[in-house]
Amino acid sequence: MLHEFERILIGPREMGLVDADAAGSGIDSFRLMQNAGEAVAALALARYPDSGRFVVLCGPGNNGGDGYVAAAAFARAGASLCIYGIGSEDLKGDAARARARVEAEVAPLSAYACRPGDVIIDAIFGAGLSRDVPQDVARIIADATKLRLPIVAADIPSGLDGETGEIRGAAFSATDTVTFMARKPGHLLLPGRELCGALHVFDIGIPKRLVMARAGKLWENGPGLFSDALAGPTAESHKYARGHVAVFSGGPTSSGAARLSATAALKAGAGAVTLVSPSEALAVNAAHLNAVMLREADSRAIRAMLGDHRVSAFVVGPGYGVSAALRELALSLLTKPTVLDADALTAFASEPKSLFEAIHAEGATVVMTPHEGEFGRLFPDLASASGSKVERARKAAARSGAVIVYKGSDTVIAAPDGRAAINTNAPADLATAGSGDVLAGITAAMLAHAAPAFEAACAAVWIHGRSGQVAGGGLTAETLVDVIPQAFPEMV
Ligand SMILES: NC(=O)C1=CN([C@@H]2O[C@H](COP(=O)(O)OP(=O)(O)OC[C@H]3O[C@@H](n4cnc5c(N)ncnc54)[C@H](OP(=O)(O)O)[C@@H]3O)[C@@H](O)[C@H]2O)[C@@H](O)CC1
Ligand SMILES: [K+]
Repeated sequence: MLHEFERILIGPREMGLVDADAAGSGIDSFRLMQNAGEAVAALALARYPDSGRFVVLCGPGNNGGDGYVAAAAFARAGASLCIYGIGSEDLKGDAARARARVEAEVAPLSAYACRPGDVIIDAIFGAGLSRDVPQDVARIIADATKLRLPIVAADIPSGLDGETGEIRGAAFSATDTVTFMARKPGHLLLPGRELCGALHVFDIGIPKRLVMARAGKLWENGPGLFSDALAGPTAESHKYARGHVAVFSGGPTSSGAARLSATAALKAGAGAVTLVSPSEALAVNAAHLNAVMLREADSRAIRAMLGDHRVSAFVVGPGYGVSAALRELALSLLTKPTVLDADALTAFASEPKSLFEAIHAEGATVVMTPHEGEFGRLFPDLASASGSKVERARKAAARSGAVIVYKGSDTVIAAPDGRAAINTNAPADLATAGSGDVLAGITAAMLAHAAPAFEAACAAVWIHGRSGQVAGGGLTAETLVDVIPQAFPEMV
């Protein structure tokens, strides 16, 4: 399990503050730049010992400074070297100092023509990228991409926004990225994650407490975030002590989704699971269930479950059908921890406020699991707002009062108090029919273990991703459910 420091993600702006704090506490900032640049050069020399030539591309800020330090290290190592820079005569501070120590000629960046055999050291833009890259940089990126040149990026591939993971006009696709002290959100969010290649985090000597002091509440998702919150089921524990999940089924032709949620909840360790079914779907549900209990959905049954202390979490939405009745049902369940998924999200598209007000008024424990389309229906203004997926999920959580699982290949989990995690273990195969229903069921099982909503959601997303890895290529929602228990041993 990763130590907490290794899981934190720190935005470029906060990293700038860490930098200033380090300088303020008497740490030599030029020493930090030297450590950074030398780490980049060391990695490149180790990875490409037979390189035709190292081409160091240096920008106008401190990322460029790292590049000049790397260039000096290549020269000392006797490697073949070319240096191209933007505004190399107008550099300031540490970058100017690093440039002054380079004896080789520095040509203007626009003069660089890629050629096969080059290994590019990308030190054009790092944390300070503030707009789309200029045309000559975009041209070099296109040429290097076409020739598939190896690229070692300093801090972050140029053109990639370290906060959002978005591409500003064009970005290098690196073979390796060497970043400093801690990863940035843009290294994990898509499409950024796919442009970083192998990501190396190098300790350049800033005390960890300074980094921790500026880090926001953002982490890579993983067991360290949630394993303490999950009381593991023991051999002696009574089935109801491991929680009882109730899942609401749709009608006879759309009952499969709820059954997937129900069986996933059971496999994820809920002590008992009941499928609550409309009378007309009882027969089809009964034909497909064994360990999951079945109960007819009438108002008496729902009242009884709300009053039964053993019933600990609900799932509503998968395959239910969008209707006013679903809105009413969802609102009536909020006295217990509830997962709202699929149709239960779309049902509130025309009146999301009524849901959010009810959640806030009730102080309800709710996890909502929207994919991109459902997120856009519930939070249309946020979906089209600029900023990162993390920011959008955080705002949605604060507004709704629910923990938001904003699904995708880079699922973000966000809590109303601002905590957030980016999930990275989901294989592409997980994007299959019924996968979301499985996630909703696992989430309810975690809530039924009495885990707080944020930790429950983080655990569920991670278990879901890990199960996807175990199930492998060609997985279906059914094979995914079967392997859920195999994800658990890796959580401790
Ligand atoms: N954190 C640490 O502890 C340490 C950090 N270190 C390193 O410092 C890096 C951050 O340095 P940084 O702040 O100087 O930013 P950087 O990325 O060099 O760019 C700023 C320059 O680029 C310009 N510019 C921006 N976008 C542009 C565009 N689209 N097109 C054209 N120009 C554009 C911008 O101009 P401006 O926006 O001001 O007009 C400014 O001149 C960090 O990534 C790491 O590598 C290490 O040395 C060791 C310690
Ligand atoms: K860079």
